Amino acid sequence: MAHIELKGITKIFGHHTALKNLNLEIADGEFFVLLGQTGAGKTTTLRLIAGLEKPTDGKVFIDGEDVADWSAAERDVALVLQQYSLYPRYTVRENLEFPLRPRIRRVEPAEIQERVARVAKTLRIEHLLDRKTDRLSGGEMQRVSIGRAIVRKPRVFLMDEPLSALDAKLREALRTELKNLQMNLGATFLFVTHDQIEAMSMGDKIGVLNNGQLVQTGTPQEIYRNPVNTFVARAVGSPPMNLISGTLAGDEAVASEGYRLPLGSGHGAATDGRPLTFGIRPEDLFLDIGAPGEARVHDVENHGVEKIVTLRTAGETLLQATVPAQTSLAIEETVRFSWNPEKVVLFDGASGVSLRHAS
Ligand SMILES: Nc1ncnc2c1ncn2[C@@H]1O[C@H](COP(=O)(O)OP(=O)(O)OP(=O)(O)O)[C@@H](O)[C@H]1O
Repeated sequence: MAHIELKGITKIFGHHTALKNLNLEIADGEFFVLLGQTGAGKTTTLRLIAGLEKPTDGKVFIDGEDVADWSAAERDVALVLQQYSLYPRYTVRENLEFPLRPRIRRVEPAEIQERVARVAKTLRIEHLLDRKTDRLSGGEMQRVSIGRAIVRKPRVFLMDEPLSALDAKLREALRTELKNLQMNLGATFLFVTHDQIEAMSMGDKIGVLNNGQLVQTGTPQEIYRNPVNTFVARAVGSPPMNLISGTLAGDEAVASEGYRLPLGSGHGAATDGRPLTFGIRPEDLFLDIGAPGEARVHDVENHGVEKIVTLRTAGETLLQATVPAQTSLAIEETVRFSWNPEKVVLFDGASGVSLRHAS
């Protein structure tokens, strides 16, 4: 187990700044997910912690110690990648034993056997131990890769999109397994992904990375309910948060759809006429079906337990709402809609920065 801290990390490759003044803290035993689009700087962050890359500026601390002069081996972290790094001509057992070989780490043969057996049981790959790794399915190979990381009991697990090459069903199953594994081992995990569903379902905490900068850190719930800006609002949630333009008029925010939201005092949106953006999650948009209304049903998608309805407002804004699967709706039917005012997040119309949190 380990506590990790990055302080003021900047990483420049040639003329390109991959990370800008990154400050990040991962508690001992925490499952931390770094969420970002391609090129955001996720892999670079992992490589800096693993000791495979040196920061241009800033420091990495593991358990409070500055690890600038520690080699990758001394840092004692395990890196699991999207591509399986297994020896194809070796059996699963040999692949699992490899990191414990006496030449590398002085572990007694009896203990090697015991650790391999325990890891195989945990990952449910006991029946595969004598099979060559080139005869395994993608999911089995990824289990063995994870096994190779676990077997040597590292202080920290760094996982670089380990599930992204797998099909949807397997990804879901391994998500649950990895989360259980982390809880059983009590280990510190830093997991990077571009998949917000993976981040929301696995992370104790999520850090949203954009263009080499950490935009927001919080629990999945905090980030979902109160995104700090419109970038985060759109990056988490499926379908994403509805964003509707509006303006400030006295003590009210007035959306382009005519909807008025009383703000009370201390809303932080000082001047009248200031452009605002309303943020409403699809589950906080209510449809009054059968009532002649101001919006039309533009599209309906079935998702098993729920339907995602796209509405087209009189002002031609497209809004998405989630409704129970049994709700019956016809395309082009008119409906009335309303919002739960307490759940509206208000953003500054120009900068996109959050001004008022949802309750
Ligand atoms: N060795 C390198 N030399 C030059 N540029 C690099 C190097 N490594 C990374 N970069 C650049 O730094 C930026 C961040 O890369 P990084 O691999 O950390 O992103 P990422 O978030 O992991 O993206 P992906 O999801 O595509 O893996 C990218 O623009 C990338 O091209």
